[in-house]
Amino acid sequence: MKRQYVFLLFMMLLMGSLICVPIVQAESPSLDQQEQLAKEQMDEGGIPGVFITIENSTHLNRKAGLIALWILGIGLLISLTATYFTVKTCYQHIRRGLKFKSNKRKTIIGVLLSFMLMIGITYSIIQVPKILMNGMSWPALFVWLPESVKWAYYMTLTSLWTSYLYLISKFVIQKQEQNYLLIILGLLSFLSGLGNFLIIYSINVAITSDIGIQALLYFSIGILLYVGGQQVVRKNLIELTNKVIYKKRMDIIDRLLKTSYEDFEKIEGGKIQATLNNDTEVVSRFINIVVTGVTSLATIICCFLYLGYISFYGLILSITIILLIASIYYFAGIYANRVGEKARDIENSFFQFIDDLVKGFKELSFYEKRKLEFQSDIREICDDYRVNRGKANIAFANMFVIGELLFTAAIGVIAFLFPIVFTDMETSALTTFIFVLLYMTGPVHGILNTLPDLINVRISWRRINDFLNQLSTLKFMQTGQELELKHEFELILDGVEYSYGEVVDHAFRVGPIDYQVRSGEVLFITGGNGSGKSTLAKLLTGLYSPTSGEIRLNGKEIHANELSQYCSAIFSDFHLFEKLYGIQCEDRHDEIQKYLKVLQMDHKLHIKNGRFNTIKLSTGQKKRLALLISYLEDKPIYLFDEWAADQDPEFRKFFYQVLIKDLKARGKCVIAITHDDYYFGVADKTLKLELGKVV
Ligand SMILES: Nc1ncnc2c1ncn2[C@@H]1O[C@H](COP(=O)(O)OP(=O)(O)OP(=O)(O)O)[C@@H](O)[C@H]1O
Repeated sequence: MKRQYVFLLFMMLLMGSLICVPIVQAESPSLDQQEQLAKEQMDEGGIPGVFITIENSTHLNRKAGLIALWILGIGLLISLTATYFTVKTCYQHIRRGLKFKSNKRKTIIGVLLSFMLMIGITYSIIQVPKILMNGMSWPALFVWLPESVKWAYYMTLTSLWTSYLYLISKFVIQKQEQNYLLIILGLLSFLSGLGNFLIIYSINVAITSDIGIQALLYFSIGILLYVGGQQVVRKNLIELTNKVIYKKRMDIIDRLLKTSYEDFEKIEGGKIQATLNNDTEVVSRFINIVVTGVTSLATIICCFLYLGYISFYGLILSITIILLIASIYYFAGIYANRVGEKARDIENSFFQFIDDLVKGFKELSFYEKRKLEFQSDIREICDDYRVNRGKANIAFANMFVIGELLFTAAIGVIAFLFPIVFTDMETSALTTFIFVLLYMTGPVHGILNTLPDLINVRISWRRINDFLNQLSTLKFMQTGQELELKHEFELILDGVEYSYGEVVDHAFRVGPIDYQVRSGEVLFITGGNGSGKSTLAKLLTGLYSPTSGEIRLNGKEIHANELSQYCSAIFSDFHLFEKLYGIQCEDRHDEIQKYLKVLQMDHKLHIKNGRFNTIKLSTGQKKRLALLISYLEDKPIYLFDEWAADQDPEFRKFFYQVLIKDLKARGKCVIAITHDDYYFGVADKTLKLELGKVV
């Protein structure tokens, strides 16, 4: 477990321990009895304000001593840990020269406000016996409670202040780690929940006792903790959530960019969009769920402890109801998870349809029947998605109603049955019980409402990780490495074969091919449709790795990743980017202008800051632009897949007679897939394919 989490756990235990202090009172007599006892003890010459019987006192002392020991141990651990981290932070600050935050005003205000809040909290702790025990003070309590209680009290204050110092030392220093922020947010949410409870508690004290005005302090601290905590948490949550989305998206994109083309092709259509768009968004809700959950949970725990303080049986009943609701939700969750998984599968197909809609809009536009059939298919998939999502949501809606019913029933049981069953229960205790339970409905709903979201987050989280795992089992290319390219080379294909699948599946297979080509040579690849020309081109350019045989460059086996660095290629389904990625064009302005003119695109196109002013061009123009980009890349191997097929005769001529010859003269190896037998003379070699075999 990370150090910070351990620290957070300690802080939570501390808060828990603080709440435990009043429980010491659980065995104490009621206020009326206390008054009576006080009078008796006063008559017997006892200490004023201490209303306890001998029998009760021994029992209470033992209990208080035990709790005090726990607090002492935990407090000591918190204090030591917090001091260690504070010293470490300060040491790092001095040694590594970390800077203070640049926004000094905000930092100072933050420190001042938190300091005032700490003073308030400290004062509240000092006031605990005064409010809970009718005007008593800690020193008076220390007289008859074990010595360890006194130490526990001081240790609580010490651990509170050492933790505060640690948080402040982190707060004022500029660099904030995400983990640290998460801990702070978790802690603040918990404190916020505690504040929420203080509000209920103080209101209840104000209306059921005559020390209301003293409870105002707790009310104010409660509001400060609740509202202040929520404000800070919500604000930071937005930033953190966006960071989480950004990080997950970039993780996926980074891995995708490192994946080989061959593996990329195998990824199920629509999966990338679904994971990048939806799953990351859904996962980002997790932080919000956690914060809402922690705040509500803190309030509920405090309320339970308070209820236990008032009536043990009431507490058991409330816990039973909550456990019942939780188990109903658990089973609903299993069902919703199953349906949700199905809905998420449908989402992949939905994104595939969206892809088809965008890319195939032209084809859809001019055939109404096709459009209608496509529309019917997409409607079917959307409907399937709606039904499955709906099933999961309805399951939760039903559970929510049942949960609410059970909770209200619990309040009813307490209001109507408790006065009959527990006849000795005071009316004020009963009122408090119902009042606190009613106030608890908010936090209970808070938790119940986050559960459906939590299920969705779980599904998306699994999908993202499955996808990342799938990507990590694929071959990774080394990116970001500049290879030193050899400009004089001989490329040898030795028994090279490539298959799209298993022989039993009758998958298409190219090869085995034994061939060689060298720098300064022009190779034309010919063959009928589906003969395997593009597949061979992908092998020659390193987009595919041979399934058997090897490719050697200057006698040494070359890996597909490396080979692709040697190549610039224009395939028939090429894509144009609006930016000239990876090409320095500032000092090549004249050269670019010259080629734009030759390609008759100078009137239409210009490049500014490495970007084209437009890429809305005709198919032929796009191909010419791709040719220009390829030319500027200046790689040792050039591959053109039927580049000239849809060009005017003059550009066709330019391509074969000028460009290819120019590339050859510059020592480049040019491989062109072509059917232009008129220009076959330009080639040094011709390779003809039939059903994947060289003929
Ligand atoms: N990604 C792929 N997965 C499975 N099979 C594929 C894939 N790409 C191509 N094929 C199959 O490989 C065979 C050869 O395709 P290829 O594109 O290499 O032919 P080609 O000679 O370039 O054809 P054309 O002249 O029509 O472009 C075809 O039968 C095709 O179905």
